[in-house]
Amino acid sequence: MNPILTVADVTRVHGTGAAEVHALRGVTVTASPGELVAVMGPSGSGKSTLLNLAGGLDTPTSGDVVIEGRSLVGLSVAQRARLRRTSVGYVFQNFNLVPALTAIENVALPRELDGVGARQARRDALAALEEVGVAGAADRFPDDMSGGQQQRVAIARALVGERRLILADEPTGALDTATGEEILQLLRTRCDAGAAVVMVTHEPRHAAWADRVVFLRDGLVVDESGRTSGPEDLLAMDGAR
Ligand SMILES: Nc1ncnc2c1ncn2[C@@H]1O[C@H](COP(=O)(O)OP(=O)(O)OP(=O)(O)O)[C@@H](O)[C@H]1O
Repeated sequence: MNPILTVADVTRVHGTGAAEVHALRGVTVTASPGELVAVMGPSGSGKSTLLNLAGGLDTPTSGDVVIEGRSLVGLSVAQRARLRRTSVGYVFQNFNLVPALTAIENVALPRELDGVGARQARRDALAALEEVGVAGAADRFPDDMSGGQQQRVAIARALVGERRLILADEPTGALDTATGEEILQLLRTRCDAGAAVVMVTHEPRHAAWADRVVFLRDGLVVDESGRTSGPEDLLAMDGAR
């Protein structure tokens, strides 16, 4: 099966001269339909840089990023933005919802930016809110929702439409343990429906939901394990941090 995401031998150098930082040094990562890939590693190992490159928010110094068969290298800024909107959903640790918009308006926004009419965008948004179990809060504003509800809305915004690549940067970081597990279950369900999810996490028990764990250190992939037999393996890996 062709991967939805291929990050191929990517390097990313930030800054120049004495301030040069090699955030990634020849990293290759793929995510195929149905796969949940966890990215772990110590602070500064390049996890966010990898996710930003995978989502076309940043461009590699060398190497290539291919999303659904289209190389991001060589695309114009506008073409990259369009591909991002149609194919990539991004879930942030701190939800990043627009406070002045209701839940349904937040989720409909990317559809409207895609040029979908307002009524269709609302229908799509409601379907996405139903999928993550918060349709009842559709007309509420973010400030009137719990953290777990806000993250569900943020996930609905990442899933809405045809997006098949979901990138999540510590999506459970601001949530309590039980709510975090529910969010993981949602991402897993979406994977099982054919999406690819790449998730940065510091939590071994969350990485235990993944099909594969990519472990970064100093901008290099130092370990890539298949499905783990249990959180114990990851706790052992975690000890290597
Ligand atoms: N815009 C930038 N300019 C200069 N250096 C940067 C920039 N972004 C990241 N870096 C550096 O690149 C390296 C990798 O950073 P990155 O944020 O990808 O790591 P991380 O694994 O996500 O860390 P954390 O877990 O703390 O978020 C770090 O040394 C960081 O200081």
